[in-house]
Amino acid sequence: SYELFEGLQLLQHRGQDAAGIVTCGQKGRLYQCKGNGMVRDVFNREHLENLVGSLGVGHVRYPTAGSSSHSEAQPFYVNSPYGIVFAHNGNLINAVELKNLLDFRAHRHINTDSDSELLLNIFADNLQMINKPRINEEDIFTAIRGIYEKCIGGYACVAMIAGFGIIGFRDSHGIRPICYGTRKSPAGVDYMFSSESVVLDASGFSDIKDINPGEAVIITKTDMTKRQLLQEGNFTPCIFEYVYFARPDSVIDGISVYRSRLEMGEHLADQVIKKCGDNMDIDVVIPVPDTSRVAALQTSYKLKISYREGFIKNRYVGRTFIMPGQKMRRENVRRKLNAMALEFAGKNVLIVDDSIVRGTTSKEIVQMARDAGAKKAGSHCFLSGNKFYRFPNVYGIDMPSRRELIAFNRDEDLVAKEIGADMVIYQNLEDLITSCQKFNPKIKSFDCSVFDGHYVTGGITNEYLSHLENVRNDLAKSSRENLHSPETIGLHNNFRPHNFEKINGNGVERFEELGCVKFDSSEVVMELAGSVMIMLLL
Ligand SMILES: O=P(O)(O)OC[C@H]1O[C@H](OP(=O)(O)OP(=O)(O)O)[C@H](O)[C@@H]1O
Ligand SMILES: NC(=O)CC[C@H](N)C(=O)O
Ligand SMILES: [Mg+2]
Repeated sequence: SYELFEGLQLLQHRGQDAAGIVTCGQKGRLYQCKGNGMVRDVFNREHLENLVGSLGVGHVRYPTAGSSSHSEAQPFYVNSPYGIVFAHNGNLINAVELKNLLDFRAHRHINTDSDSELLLNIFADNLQMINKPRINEEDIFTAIRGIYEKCIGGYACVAMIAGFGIIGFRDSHGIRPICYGTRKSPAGVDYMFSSESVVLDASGFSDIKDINPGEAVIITKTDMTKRQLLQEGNFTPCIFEYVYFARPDSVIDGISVYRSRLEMGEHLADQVIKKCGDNMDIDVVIPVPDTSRVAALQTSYKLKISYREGFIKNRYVGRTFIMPGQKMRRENVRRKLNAMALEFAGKNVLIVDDSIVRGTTSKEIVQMARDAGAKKAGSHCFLSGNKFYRFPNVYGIDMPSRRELIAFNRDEDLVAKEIGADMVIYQNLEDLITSCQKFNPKIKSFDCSVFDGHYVTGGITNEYLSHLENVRNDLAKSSRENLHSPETIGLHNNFRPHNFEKINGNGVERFEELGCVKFDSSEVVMELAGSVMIMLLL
């Protein structure tokens, strides 16, 4: 549990709404702790000590479906068949259809609005149909094939089957990332799956490999088995991972996120030169912490203009883009960043950000830069690491509403006006793709749907996009969150407070609030010879 905890801290940038860990100990018993909040808030030492066992699943959540309710915190669990624990990174686009299928054909009750709960139940149903008291790897591959047939969208998943082992698999386009590695220990070989290689790296795992699109990897106490379940087709990893989402010290699908961002900075400099020509009257290049730092550094280097940290980030405030609700995002930009007058006063500044999506950050920082005394109105240039964000993301980034995107129906000049800048210079999409592809030419294309509206899975209709926009725009989300919803994590997960005193002596309320549950799910005996199998996912 400590390694899962450390790993989740390393993935905190991928989800700040909820976190959870489920471990599997002797006799196939599962131990769970999950709840809303950052990793450091959800778990304390006692929780971790009670999460016993030598395999487990951890998850940090950034909702792209359903709500922020703690009943949607992952990992999810179903007791039948076999006792399955499941964590998912991504988003399904045919959730309505899957829910009907589960209801009318499989007679499975779905207790939340989370698409991940659907995915787990499809997996469980596929396993159920095999109808065996004990399963083997072939059965699991068959069940995952069934997922590929039914589930459309972006999904990188990990599952743990009580008493059996852990499984990782990835959607047929490889939109969302997932990798795995091994580590030798005196007790044997340890295995870990993770959304990002940084976790494997920091935990001493090596021989790191990405799971291919349409591939599944199963690790049991005796073996690791891989299977390419679908013919390698259109591999299109999400380009937004490189631009913003992933940590720079991760390598995803053979591409160093750091190197790709340096390259983006280089191309951005070309765009500045192209747009400003010889009249480039810029005194200083200033990044918007955190993500744009790497690109900004290279832009400054190429332009031969000093790089300065003009915005200081409060290290205790998380990412604003993945916060729920516009009000919270706006307020937190101010809480997070402070402009140092020293670096702005009397200067023409080129402010570099990786993305201008809703424009929340840009609007605030332009004002902050001006308040801090930047020389003249014509002094702020904003460089997005990207071409215009004009289309919703449907594969695991919560960017569902066109109307909320600042570049929707606006060109560069109008965006500049809207955010109060004097000029906005966007990266061009070809350069962005080149910045990533350069490091792995085998990847022929990326999911760039937010820029070009091309959805690699197909199945996206205008009706679907309108529906998404209606249910997941900020207003709709906040009205839902404000509704009192008496969901209990206990009901959903066989809440049994029998170990409560041992875990926490402060009363049942506290226990429930933290969503800490201990449950027995299987009589299968686990003997893992002390080796550790860990899965971490967004
Ligand atoms: O136009 P917007 O809707 O504001 O979104 C874009 C901004 O959000 C992200 O920063 P965030 O604060 O999430 O994280 P960071 O600290 O990693 O840069 C991103 O790096 C941009 O700064
Ligand atoms: N960010 C994600 O991967 C989200 C997973 C899943 N769609 C959820 O909303 O919980
Ligand atoms: Mg940022």
